[in-house]
Amino acid sequence: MVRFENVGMRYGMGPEVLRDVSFHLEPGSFHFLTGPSGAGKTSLLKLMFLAHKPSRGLISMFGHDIATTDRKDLPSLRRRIGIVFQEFRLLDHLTTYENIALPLKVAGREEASYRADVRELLAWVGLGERMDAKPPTLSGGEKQRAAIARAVVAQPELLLADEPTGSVDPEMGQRLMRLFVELNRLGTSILFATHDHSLVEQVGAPVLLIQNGELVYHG
Ligand SMILES: Nc1ncnc2c1ncn2[C@@H]1O[C@H](COP(=O)(O)OP(=O)(O)OP(=O)(O)O)[C@@H](O)[C@H]1O
Repeated sequence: MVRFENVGMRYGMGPEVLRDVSFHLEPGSFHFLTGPSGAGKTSLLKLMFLAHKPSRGLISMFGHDIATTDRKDLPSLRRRIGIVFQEFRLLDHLTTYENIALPLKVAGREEASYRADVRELLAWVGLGERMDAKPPTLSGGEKQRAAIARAVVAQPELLLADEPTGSVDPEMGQRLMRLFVELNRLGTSILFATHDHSLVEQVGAPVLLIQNGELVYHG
């Protein structure tokens, strides 16, 4: 479902921050993405979310070669991907409930068909009491949980998560991890970037390790 062959990436005229990256992800797989700070994890996720173009190599997403895909077809490919960014990217003028329900609304679903599911998910991530609050009044950990709920609510085919449990306490981290594992069990492929080796051990999924822009291990 995702295939990278000898992919490179640079920002503007700068040096390549990713070099010769090759790997593939199967439908329903779970991988961790680890590596030192600045190694290129976020950059790799940006390529996969089609938010940045490679400087060379081949990227195929859901069977589409990205280099030959029409720009107008990119949004429909992106809608098949859920992403948790490090900076959350919640919409400040919407409530927490509305932020989380947004992917379902954009997909054209009637609110009556998803209201109960969204409320249940809000309760699961510990935001049941905060669903009418606007993001600027949420704590860092609450924003992170809202961003996770929004990414998983529509059961995307692929979930990209960038340090998704970095701002919550260990107990909530474990709870959120169970949410990712359950989503994966329902068929979503997951790529989970983290520095936290205890999470890697808890799930026991294979690890992609990036060092200095190169993928050095794919197990
Ligand atoms: N917008 C940008 N413009 C120029 N260089 C950038 C930009 N974003 C990241 N970089 C550089 O690209 C390299 C890889 O950064 P990236 O954010 O992908 O690393 P990372 O592995 O996600 O790090 P961290 O674990 O700290 O989040 C770094 O050298 C960084 O300085």
